Amino acid sequence: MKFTFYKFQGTGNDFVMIDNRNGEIKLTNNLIRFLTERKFGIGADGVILLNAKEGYDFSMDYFNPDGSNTFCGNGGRCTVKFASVLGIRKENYKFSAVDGDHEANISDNGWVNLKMKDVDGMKKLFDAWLINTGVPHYVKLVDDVKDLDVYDEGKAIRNSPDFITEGVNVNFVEKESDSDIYVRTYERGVEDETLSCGTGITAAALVVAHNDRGYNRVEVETKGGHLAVEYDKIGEDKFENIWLCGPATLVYSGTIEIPEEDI
Ligand SMILES: N[C@@H](CCC[C@H](N)C(=O)O)C(=O)O
Repeated sequence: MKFTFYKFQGTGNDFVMIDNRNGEIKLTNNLIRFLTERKFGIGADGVILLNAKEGYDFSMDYFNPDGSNTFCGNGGRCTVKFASVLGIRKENYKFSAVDGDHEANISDNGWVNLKMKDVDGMKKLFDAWLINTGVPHYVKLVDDVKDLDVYDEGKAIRNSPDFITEGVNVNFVEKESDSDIYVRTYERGVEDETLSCGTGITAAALVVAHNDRGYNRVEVETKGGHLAVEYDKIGEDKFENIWLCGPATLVYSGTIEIPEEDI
């Protein structure tokens, strides 16, 4: 099997992306493992197929390194940039993903702004919040996010009895001011900390907004760079018109040939 792939990153959350508008690529868990492994393969936090879909500019199919098929916020932003690199140029994009339909646009500075699904509530746990922004997130406010052992603490929460089966992405959030936060995320499916998680950043921003009210734009710092989340707050913990905004960049493209027995 021989195909061209593109490597993209959105604030350090990196993806192997494949133009599958002809529908010829069928991903197996072996192939996903090879594409995402950093030492034995190409290396990425996930794999994304850009597919053709009637009535949409494209559809997006995201896979974690363990083969699970979910939504991905930074992946969604990178897919919009990928579409523009492939010549699909729109002022307003409309695409479909596993969590529903999305709109997006590209700003003059190259940032990709992605409309996320509405959030219709969040659940308070003992010292954290549970919220779904396309995938499930656990959000905990902390004072020392830069010094935290995100791998060990995130892994322990993700594998605790409440989450072991479905999994959860674990976000640690420090408020730097009323409208600035720093977020670090342990991602299920990657089973490690990533440099940035778009749906996690969105979840964290809404939890901060939920607690403090007043702002409809939160600036977010991650290990991989800066993003912003905008939203309209409807009532106590419901949000509409949620936009995840940040850079998305093509790193390189290449062609690989994989022996059939390795797929
Ligand atoms: N990096 C992503 C989230 C990818 C999915 C996640 N690992 C899950 O399985 O829920 C993002 O940018 O949102």
